[in-house]
Amino acid sequence: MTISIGNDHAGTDYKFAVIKHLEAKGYTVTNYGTDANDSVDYPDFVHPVALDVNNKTVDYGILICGSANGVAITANKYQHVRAGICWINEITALTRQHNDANVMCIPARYTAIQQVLTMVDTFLDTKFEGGRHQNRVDKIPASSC
Ligand SMILES: O=C(CO)[C@H](O)[C@H](O)[C@H](O)COP(=O)(O)O
Repeated sequence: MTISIGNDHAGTDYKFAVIKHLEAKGYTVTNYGTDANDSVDYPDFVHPVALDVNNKTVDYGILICGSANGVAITANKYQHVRAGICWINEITALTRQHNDANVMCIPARYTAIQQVLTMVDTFLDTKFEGGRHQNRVDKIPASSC
């Protein structure tokens, strides 16, 4: 399974912990940065991840910033991206079970790192339930507005 990951300065430390966790489990991770703690603009690090997911170059994306709002708003601009904000494990499971999310957005300033690693495992290990949820997911793409 292949994953692209990106973050702004609020998510750098967590990003490295997530990469270490994933690579230890055998995942292939593409890191688009930022790798520093200097203030940056989150869209610059969301777009390459969202493009990979949108184009099915990777299986999933992981985006980390302070609140997760900015990275989620940006990633969801891509037609084939379904980015969900994951702040507790149960919500993380539901983003996969009900929404078939292909990008998880992590609020680094409002979560603990062990909680984040648990959520990452949950996100990648949980399957989409389909059925009634597929009907709803199929209706997400906006008309050409
Ligand atoms: O969602 C965000 C941006 O809309 C993130 O929380 C950013 O990490 C946050 O806005 C960064 O704030 P800062 O005061 O510039 O560190």
